[in-house]
Amino acid sequence: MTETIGSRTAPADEQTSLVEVRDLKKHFQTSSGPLSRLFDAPDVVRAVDGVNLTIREGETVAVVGESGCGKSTLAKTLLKLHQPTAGSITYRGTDLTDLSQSEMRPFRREMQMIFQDPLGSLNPSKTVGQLVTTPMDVHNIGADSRVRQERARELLERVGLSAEHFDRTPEQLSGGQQQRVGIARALSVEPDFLVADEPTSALDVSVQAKVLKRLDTLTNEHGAAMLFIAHDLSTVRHIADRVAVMYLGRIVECAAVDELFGSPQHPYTKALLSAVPRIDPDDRAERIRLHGQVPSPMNPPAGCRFHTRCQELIPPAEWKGTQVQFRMVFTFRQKVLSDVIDVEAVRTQLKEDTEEIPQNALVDAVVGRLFPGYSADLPSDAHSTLCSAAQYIVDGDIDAAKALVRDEFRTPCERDVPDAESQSGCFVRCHRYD
Ligand SMILES: Nc1ncnc2c1ncn2[C@@H]1O[C@H](COP(=O)(O)OP(=O)(O)OP(=O)(O)O)[C@@H](O)[C@H]1O
Repeated sequence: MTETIGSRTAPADEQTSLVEVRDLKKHFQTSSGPLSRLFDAPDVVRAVDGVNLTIREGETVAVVGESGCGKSTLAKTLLKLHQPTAGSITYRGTDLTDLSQSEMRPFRREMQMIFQDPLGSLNPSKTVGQLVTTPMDVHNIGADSRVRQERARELLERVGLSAEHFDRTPEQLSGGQQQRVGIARALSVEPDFLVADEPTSALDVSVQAKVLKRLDTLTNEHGAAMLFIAHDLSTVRHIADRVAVMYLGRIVECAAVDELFGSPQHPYTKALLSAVPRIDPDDRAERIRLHGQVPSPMNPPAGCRFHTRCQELIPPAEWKGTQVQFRMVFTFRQKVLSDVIDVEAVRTQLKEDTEEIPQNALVDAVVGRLFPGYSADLPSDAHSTLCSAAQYIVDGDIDAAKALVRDEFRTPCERDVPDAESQSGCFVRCHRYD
C-alpha cells in the first residue's frame, strides 16, 4: 500500500484541536448478506472504515455524502454511542476509545447530540419545560430548580419558542418546534461539542432555513464546536467552516468551505457540487453523472473506493486511447463483472428483425449493450478485447469473459488506497493528487 497525500491549504486561523479521530472504524456483523446465507457466517458491513478527522475548538465541520456512506455511524461512534471496531477518538487530549459507559459520563455533558428525528428523540410523556431542565438536573447545572427553569425559558425563547410552549408535550408541537426543543435541550448543558445529525431533514422546507440559522447563531454564541451531518452540500454552505466529503465509509476530501465550493478537487466532490442548484446562470456547471451504483459497504472496491464510479478514472500507462474512452471500456468491464447482460434477451430482440442471426451480429449486439458509446473508435486492441469478451458471453463462458476484461482493463486506481493525513485537517484522497 502506498502512502499518498493530497494536501490542501490550511485555514488561516489555526485553532486548538478539540476532537481527534484517527483511523476510526465501525464494522457491523450482519447475517442478512449473501455470504452469510451461503456460508452461514456473518457478513461485515464496513460502515466507517478508516476515518481521520480533526475538529477544532468552536469550529463547525460538516460531513456530507450520499445515503448509506456512514455519516450517522461516524457521528454515533464518535460520541461512543457505538463502540469503535478500531482506531481512536481523543477529546481534549483524553483518549475516549476504550472508556466504559460510566467512564464516559463526565464527557456526556460536554458532548451533545441533536438527532434527525426530533419526535423520536424527545420523551413524549414530558413537557417541553421538563425536557430542557432534565439534562441540567442530571448534570447539576444551575444552583436550584428555579434557576434551571429560568434558564430553560430563556433558551426556549432564544430558539424561537415562547412561554406558551413550556407546558406542552412534544406531540403538541410542529416538527420545526420539536427540533427547536432538541436544540435548546442540547445547549442547556453548555456543551463544547455538538453533533447534529441531519437536524433539519425531517422538517418542512419552509422552516429548515430558520432552524438552521438559529442553530448556527446559538452554537456560535456558546462557542461550541459542531459536527454537522448533511446529505447535500447546499445545506452546509452557510453553516460550516470546513467540509468533509464522505464516500463508502471514508472521507475523500476535507477543505475549508469556500475552498471546497470554489475549487473542489476530488472527482466525487465535483460530482456532488455539480448537483447543487445554482441561481446564477453563469455559475451553473454541467451536471456530472456518476457511473453505476454505490457499491455495497460489505464488499467495497479495492484501492480507491470511488474508482468504479469515477469520471476521472486513471488509465493504465500503456493505454493508447483517451481518458474518456478508458472510462467507457471500464464501464464495459464493470457490466461484464456484474452479470448485467442477458444474451437470450438480445437474441430474442434480434430475432424480431431477422430469422437467421449471424454469429457476429449477436456479438456486436452484446458489445452494443455493454459499451456506452461507439466502440469502433477505440484503439484496435481494446476493440478486439471487447469483441472477444462478448464472444465468450455468447458462448456461455462468462468466467472467461470476466477474466479477460479484468486483466485487460486495469486501472491504477484499484491498486492502492489513496491515503491522506495532514496537519491542517484539509486533504484530498485521490490518486490524481499523489
Ligand atoms: N446497526 C447496524 N447494523 C448493520 N448495519 C448497519 C447498522 N447501522 C448502519 N448500518 C449500515 O451501515 C451503512 C452506513 O449507514 P449510516 O446510517 O451510517 O449511513 P448514512 O450516511 O448516515 O445514511 P443516511 O444519510 O441514509 O442516514 C449502511 O449500509 C447501513 O445499512
